[in-house]
Amino acid sequence: MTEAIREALRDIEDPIIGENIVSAGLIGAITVEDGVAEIPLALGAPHSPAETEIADQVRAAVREAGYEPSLSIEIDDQTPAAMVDDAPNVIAVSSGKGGVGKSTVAVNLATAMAQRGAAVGLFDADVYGPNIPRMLGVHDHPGMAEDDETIIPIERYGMKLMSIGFLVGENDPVIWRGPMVDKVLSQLWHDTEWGELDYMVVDLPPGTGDAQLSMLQQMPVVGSVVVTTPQNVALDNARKGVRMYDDYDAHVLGVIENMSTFVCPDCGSEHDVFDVGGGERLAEEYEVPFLGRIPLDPSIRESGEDGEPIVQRDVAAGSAFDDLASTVMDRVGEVRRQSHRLTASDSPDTPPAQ
Ligand SMILES: Nc1ncnc2c1ncn2[C@@H]1O[C@H](COP(=O)(O)OP(=O)(O)OP(=O)(O)O)[C@@H](O)[C@H]1O
Repeated sequence: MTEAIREALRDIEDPIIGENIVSAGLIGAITVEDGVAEIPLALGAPHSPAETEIADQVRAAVREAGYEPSLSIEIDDQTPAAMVDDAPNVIAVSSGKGGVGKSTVAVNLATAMAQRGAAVGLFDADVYGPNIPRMLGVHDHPGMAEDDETIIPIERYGMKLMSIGFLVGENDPVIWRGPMVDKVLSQLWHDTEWGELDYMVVDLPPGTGDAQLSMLQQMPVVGSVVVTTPQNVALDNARKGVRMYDDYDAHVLGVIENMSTFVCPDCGSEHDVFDVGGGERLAEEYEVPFLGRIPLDPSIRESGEDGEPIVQRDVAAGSAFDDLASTVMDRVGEVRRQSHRLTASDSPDTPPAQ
């Protein structure tokens, strides 16, 4: 009877990988007891649209076959998220140069993921301009746990936040040398009581030098997003941003074009202030996905100043970030399922012995 269920599941296609979930190796050994079918599923991006859809379809197919579904997540991939039990999917947000909206993207990406029901952490590693606390309206400092050894992160908009800004102050010049920064960041990361998280969004300092690379190496990053504006200068820097990951074993999840088309708040007409499409061309050049475009919209800056992420507000710029978050979550899932599929390809698509 498990074979009948497995056969029924062959009709379900992974919407991103484009293959049926059985031959893609996403279904483990099915067991049935008292009318309940236990289905181990290799999914890696909780609350992502594609994986939610796959799980819903699996439940429906199992019911159709006459059993009560009980799904469990069992993924055996080679990404850092799989190396440690309960490790989150760490997503690094980077940019080739400063001021392109990297922190704005990190804040709204994390908030949108939390709004979609995921358990999210936001780690502000931007030593040179830790402005995430301000963007989230945080004025207090994190406290210590009772054991005096761990730090309790600040909670805002349903996510847990830790910032290097709690140590250095937003306007203090950073005088630490590289190794010291690495040490402090690593301690802040490890000493924080994050609890169980699905995703951790990391706001890296702008640039593509050794400092960024060595930070990346300390964090178990599943993939990174590169934020750019459409102008050429930023794009030249963004190129370095994409290339930085060539030497580092993390996937580039894709490129985000920020400050794209300007929508006039008075008349609603659209203006291409910069050369729109640069982000897409960059993604094409490096054969990485283009994740989306965020408009140049004064309400994004205002919301940053008000300490409330724009994605919290029911406006067009907010939905652009929500769309972006769902694309990024789907990309994380794609990277993890593809990695699982390659790992599982040693064992061909044959049902395990019952
Ligand atoms: N799409 C947008 N439309 C309008 N303003 C934006 C947009 N994105 C970011 N901004 C504004 O641009 C400024 C720079 O953004 P942000 O601080 O996110 O950039 P950054 O790349 O993180 O900079 P830094 O180099 O300081 O790390 C902020 O005032 C922010 O509110």
